[in-house]
Amino acid sequence: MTGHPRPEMADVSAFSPSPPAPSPLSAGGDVAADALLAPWPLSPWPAPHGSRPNPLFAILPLSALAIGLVLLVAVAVILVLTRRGRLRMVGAGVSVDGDKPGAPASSCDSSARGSHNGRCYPAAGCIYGGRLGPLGLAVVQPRSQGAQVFTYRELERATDGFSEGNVLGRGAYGVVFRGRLGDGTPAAIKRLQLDLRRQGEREFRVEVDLLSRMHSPHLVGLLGYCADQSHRLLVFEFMPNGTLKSHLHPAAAVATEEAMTPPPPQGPLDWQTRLCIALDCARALEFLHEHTSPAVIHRDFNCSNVLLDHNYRARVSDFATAKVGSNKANGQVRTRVLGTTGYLAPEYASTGKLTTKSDVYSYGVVLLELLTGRVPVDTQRPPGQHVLVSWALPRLTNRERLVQMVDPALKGQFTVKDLVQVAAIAAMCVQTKAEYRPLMTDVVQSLIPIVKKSPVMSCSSTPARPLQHVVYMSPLKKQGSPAAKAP
Ligand SMILES: Nc1ncnc2c1ncn2[C@@H]1O[C@H](COP(=O)(O)OP(=O)(O)OP(=O)(O)O)[C@@H](O)[C@H]1O
Repeated sequence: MTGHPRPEMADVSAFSPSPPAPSPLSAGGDVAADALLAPWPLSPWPAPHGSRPNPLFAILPLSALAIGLVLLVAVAVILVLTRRGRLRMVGAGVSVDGDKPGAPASSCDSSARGSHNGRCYPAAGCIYGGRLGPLGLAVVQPRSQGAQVFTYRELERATDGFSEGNVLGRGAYGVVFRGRLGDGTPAAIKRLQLDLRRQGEREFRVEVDLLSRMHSPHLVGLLGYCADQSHRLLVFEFMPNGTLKSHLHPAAAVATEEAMTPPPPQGPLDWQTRLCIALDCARALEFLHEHTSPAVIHRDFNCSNVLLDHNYRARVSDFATAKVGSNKANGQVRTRVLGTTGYLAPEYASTGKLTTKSDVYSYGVVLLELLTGRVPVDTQRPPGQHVLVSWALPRLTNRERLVQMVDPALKGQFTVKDLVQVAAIAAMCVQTKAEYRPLMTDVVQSLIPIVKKSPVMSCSSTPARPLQHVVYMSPLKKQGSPAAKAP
């Protein structure tokens, strides 16, 4: 640079340029000298006095103005598109913490949807398709694996007009019907009852949102859903052996209408089946806690939400109250206390502080039910035995008392060594202090060797239904085990 500071563009019109500085090139030939003396056609500066004004002085500001305008419009378009995209996300789903409903659900009526053979496909306009709420889960599956959208008509046909004879059970949010879909697939169809305040809408959204993204052999699969006008229905894989509750506590399940029919008459679940169920459930919770990001907290894990397939393999269901977000500070979410009496972790019940460890506590209660055959809260029992956890905890660490507390239906199908190990896991899970409870990964790892030892079946493969009361160990008495004293 020489000593000529370049003027700012904004000052161009008011600025009188200094004459061109002498150039070393002017000492050269004529052509070079002419080129230097003639006004440079692309010079931004006005021509010297007396010469014709350069037309570029008019064109340049105009072009600058035009470019500026184009840029402005482009920025505005980008802003509008970004904002629209954000609104659509909020409208379609639930918030990250899952408590606040989004915009009112749009219907999936025939005018709004793309259809093929009368079936509505979400990508063509139905709200619960691939762009569901921004739960931010890393486990996003391709659309082809997603849930289908059904019309109300289709589900009406599948359930014989929602006939009473097809009622499988009733839950807090609606009635579940047995059904057969158009292609012959058996299904469990849950018809949610929306009240005047549209309670149930949030549960519907969360369940569709989560289950259409999470796929695990240990979770009940969502085949589809229907959001046709005011109807809200969920279509699940049919689990022919009902809930774990209907097997462990058949009378209680029938009394509350959770199960309309008593369980199949094969008798109580045997020890090995119970172990496999425990492992399947542990894997389901491990998946929710460790294999999704952010973690999903089930929030209502209990034996009504454990369903059994034709091989008595367990799958966890009912994500209506699930919560996403233990990615928050300290892995905690503060929330309304929802769940089932007897399964609630103490810190969650008293303060609403929810973490994955709340699920671990509930899991511990289910493990105790599998061990003892008792319900979590039973006011019919003698004082001191009403609450399963408080009754069981001191017994879990005492060999003799432990053997006595085992479900009498198990009649010596287990070794005391295995029993002690399972009891130790249960005891850890129901610790009052959340930080002393194990991770579900630890529970899975502790259960695997116990389950594997069985000569009858292994939970790592899909098992055939084991025989009832398979005694795969010699009677415990012969081994000098105290279990022989079990009733
Ligand atoms: N996929 C399924 N296959 C077979 N039966 C099912 C299935 N889902 C639910 N059921 C039956 O329907 C009943 C009601 O289920 P639902 O999920 O509505 O309620 P719940 O889990 O028992 O209770 P809540 O919703 O109050 O926690 C269950 O107890 C079970 O008997």
